[in-house]
Amino acid sequence: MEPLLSLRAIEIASNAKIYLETYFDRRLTSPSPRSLRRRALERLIKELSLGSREAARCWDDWRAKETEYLRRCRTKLQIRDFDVLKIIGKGAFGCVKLARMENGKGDVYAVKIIQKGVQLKNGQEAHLRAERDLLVAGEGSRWIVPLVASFQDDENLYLVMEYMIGGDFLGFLIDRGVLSEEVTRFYVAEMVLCIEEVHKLCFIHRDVKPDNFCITASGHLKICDFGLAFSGHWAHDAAYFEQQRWGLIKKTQVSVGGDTIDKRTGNTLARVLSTTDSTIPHGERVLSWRNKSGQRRMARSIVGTYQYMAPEIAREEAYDARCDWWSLGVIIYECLFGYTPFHSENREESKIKVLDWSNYLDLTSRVSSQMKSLICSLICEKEARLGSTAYRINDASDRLPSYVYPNDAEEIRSHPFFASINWRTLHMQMPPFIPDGLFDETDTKYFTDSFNSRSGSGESSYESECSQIRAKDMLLRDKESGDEILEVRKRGAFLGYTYVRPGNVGSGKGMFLY
Ligand SMILES: Nc1ncnc2c1ncn2[C@@H]1O[C@H](COP(=O)(O)OP(=O)(O)OP(=O)(O)O)[C@@H](O)[C@H]1O
Repeated sequence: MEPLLSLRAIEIASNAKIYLETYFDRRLTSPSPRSLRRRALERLIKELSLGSREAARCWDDWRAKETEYLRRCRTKLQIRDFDVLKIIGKGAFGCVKLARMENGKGDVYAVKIIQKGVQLKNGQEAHLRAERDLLVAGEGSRWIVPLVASFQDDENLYLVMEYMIGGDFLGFLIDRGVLSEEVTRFYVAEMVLCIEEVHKLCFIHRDVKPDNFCITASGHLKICDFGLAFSGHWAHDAAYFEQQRWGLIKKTQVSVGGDTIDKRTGNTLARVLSTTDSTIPHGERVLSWRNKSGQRRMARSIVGTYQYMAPEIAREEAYDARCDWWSLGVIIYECLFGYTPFHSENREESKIKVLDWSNYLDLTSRVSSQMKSLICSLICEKEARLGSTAYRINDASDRLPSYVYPNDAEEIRSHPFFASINWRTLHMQMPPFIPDGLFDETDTKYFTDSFNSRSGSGESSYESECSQIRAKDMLLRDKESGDEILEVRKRGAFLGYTYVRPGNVGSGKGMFLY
């Protein structure tokens, strides 16, 4: 007699398949972090022209530190290792808590806690992986909020980040009301470098808004919240995960024949499939390279916040990383005027304004001509938007087109409004505001209850995407099997999520081992 496969077994099998595929893809397509570290030391030894004795000492030191690092990686980090001090942020994906490591003795971190059950029901698996992968890829970047570690337990995912004590840029804007052009220039220049860094890692951020720029202790900006970031990689595409599961179900159906499936519930594959087959989610629906119509590879799902959302996304057209530059234009406007150009009481009206942006963009108040020119060359249709030259050149060449070009920020950096900016040394310049009057490293004065009281840009069209996917995930919605499948998926969906930054997590001894 043919074995009966329960949905539970299929879920476990597809989790294993997803883990193996993503693990080997990473191993085969990119060098291991350890070999990158080895190469970095080789380069350093060469640059410093060290003699053989000194070089040998460096290698001994390196090996000892690698051993220590690997030991740390094996030590399972748990939320129990942290003393939670305060909630500092809440969003659609989770809440961010200030916590001290090693039960009150270690360093202070911002820990983002994401409930697996809620996010899996909302079909957010791909987004959560993209967020973690971008943070890991951004290791060592000056413009991306530093990830210290990621781990999980049965219920939650945890992202341990360095604590940005100055709060976020929305809090700063709320405090200041409007900014002068001079102050705006500094922050927008830093935002350009933040977004450029994300594009260099071949991701689109898709949720550029003031709340997603954090202010460091020295007053500089770092970009955070990659819950909607998208790289075009199949492992960040909701469709991949759904297809894995449905694919296995279909195969099982063929091999088992007939419609027997779940001994426990008596559910039949035929029944589950008949209600769902036509609704397998399309996820990001990225068009493949040079698809039939010759279009560039672009993302298509509706994500981001309407107030900051580019019209091509609102129109549900294919879009690319230029959507992040539109959002930057909206932030510039908000800095100068104290409100966003397409602000409205409700989402639908906001959307209407974005779609009809040329009639709603009001620049009649006094702003310099250079400022006006910058805003108008960001808040415009994507073909005319600053940054487009990189797309035009690549489209005209034989090279593969892409949804993101790492050098698309160059054109923005060359705008006359930024003529006085020294891009190379910006991170060392004195910012217009430096967090002050802080009691100690746990001070949250720049966060004080602000996340509860401000509506800010809080509205997120992410919800609209969620509900589309939610409606489609019939396996989890199925009354009889849903809860059990969810339990299995919570345990298995995020295999490989763990990360420990090479450094002294929690020991208070500094950032990097090397
Ligand atoms: N490393 C950090 N240090 C200090 N504060 C942080 C840090 N990371 C996030 N925050 C705060 O927490 C808030 C929410 O974090 P985040 O945006 O990552 O959550 P989210 O659930 O993805 O939110 P959203 O609904 O905007 O998508 C941020 O706006 C910021 O104020």
